[in-house]
Amino acid sequence: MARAFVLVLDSVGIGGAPDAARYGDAGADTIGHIAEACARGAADRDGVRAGSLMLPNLVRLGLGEACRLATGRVPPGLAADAPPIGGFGCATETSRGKDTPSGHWEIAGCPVTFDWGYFPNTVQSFPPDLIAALCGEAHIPGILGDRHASGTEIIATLGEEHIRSGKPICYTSADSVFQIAAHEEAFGLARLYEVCRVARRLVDTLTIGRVIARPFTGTSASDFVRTGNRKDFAVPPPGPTILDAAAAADRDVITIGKIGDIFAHRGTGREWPATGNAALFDRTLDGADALADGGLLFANFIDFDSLYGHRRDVAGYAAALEAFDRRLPALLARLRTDDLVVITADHGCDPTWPGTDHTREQVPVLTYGPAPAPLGALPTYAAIAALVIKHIDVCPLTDPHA
Ligand SMILES: O=P(O)(O)O[C@H]1O[C@H](CO)[C@@H](O)[C@H]1O
Ligand SMILES: [Mn+2]
Ligand SMILES: [Mn+2]
Repeated sequence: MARAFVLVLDSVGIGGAPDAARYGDAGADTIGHIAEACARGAADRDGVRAGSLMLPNLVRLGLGEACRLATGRVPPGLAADAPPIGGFGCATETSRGKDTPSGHWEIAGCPVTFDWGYFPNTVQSFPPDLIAALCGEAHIPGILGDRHASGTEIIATLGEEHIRSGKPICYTSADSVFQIAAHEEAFGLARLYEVCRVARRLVDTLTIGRVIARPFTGTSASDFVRTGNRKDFAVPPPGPTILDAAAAADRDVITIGKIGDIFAHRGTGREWPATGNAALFDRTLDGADALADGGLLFANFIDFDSLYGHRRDVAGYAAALEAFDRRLPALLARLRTDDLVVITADHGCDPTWPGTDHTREQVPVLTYGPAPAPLGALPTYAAIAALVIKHIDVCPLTDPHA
């Protein structure tokens, strides 16, 4: 029986979203701008990478042509010298919100049709009564932060005061998130998760998508570093997904990395966490060996977004793309005859764009499998769910609560 693999390269957008202006992102193009920076020698890093963006395996699957479909041009270095061996297309997000859950849920067949709650980008972002309730119920002496921020910058600024005072650092972004940073040893990881659980309950009425635990270690501003113990407390998708469909059909499901958290652990089967793209790829290869016939593997590669996109690190982002590309042949070599691989993304995070937030973009949809068919410009990410449902031959989605 046929198997399906969905690989989400977190934030690897290709520009050209028709509604980008509504998000302040008209012209944002994650892959396009990285490729341009590489081509003009502006993304060289000693001992890491240099020159044009080299993604021969993704290009062979049709990445350059997917970019052409989204924006009308092939980014420098991504032109193919032969017709792509994969099906390729681009997809437009219909969900309201350029965040990770919205993107993943739409890929999985469940677009977000309601408006998320957001915290304003003001001097104090959080409602005072929310913070009062959090302090009272989670037994914390107060909070630091209370603003929009980059997660790495705010722990450098407030980390030492956090250790002295015992007050966790709470911050948000253009996404529907309430993030809590705390020192793993000084504050304690279990305690941080507990504070997040209280926060999760309190922000439910505000329609906030995720509470995110952001543990870090280190002794001072110069060496604070976030750890792999990040944990997302998400609300479940509002309707059925391909994970629910596969679970209902009793299929083997393996979810790699953040997928379990993103889907609030519903239908997520065997959850295999890993820290860093290299380890995530290792687990994906393990999954290619372990996934039963008729099964679904769903993986998220977070580093593109978290380590490079939000950090506006163009050279780092380019190097991460090239590292992923180098490993792709190992996955393709492990596939069985009927397997389908879909490589896509959940939103953009253009590292050349102002600010540190995601960018509204189209995403690539690259397929590799038995009969690759050109996909064209897909009007919704949910077209990917339809491909998967058809390929592994499970019943169309049904309400998991019915
Ligand atoms: O700056 P950091 O902490 O990485 O935060 C980023 O991570 C959040 C979740 O993906 C986004 O909303 C963005 O704010
Ligand atoms: Mn994401
Ligand atoms: Mn992100």
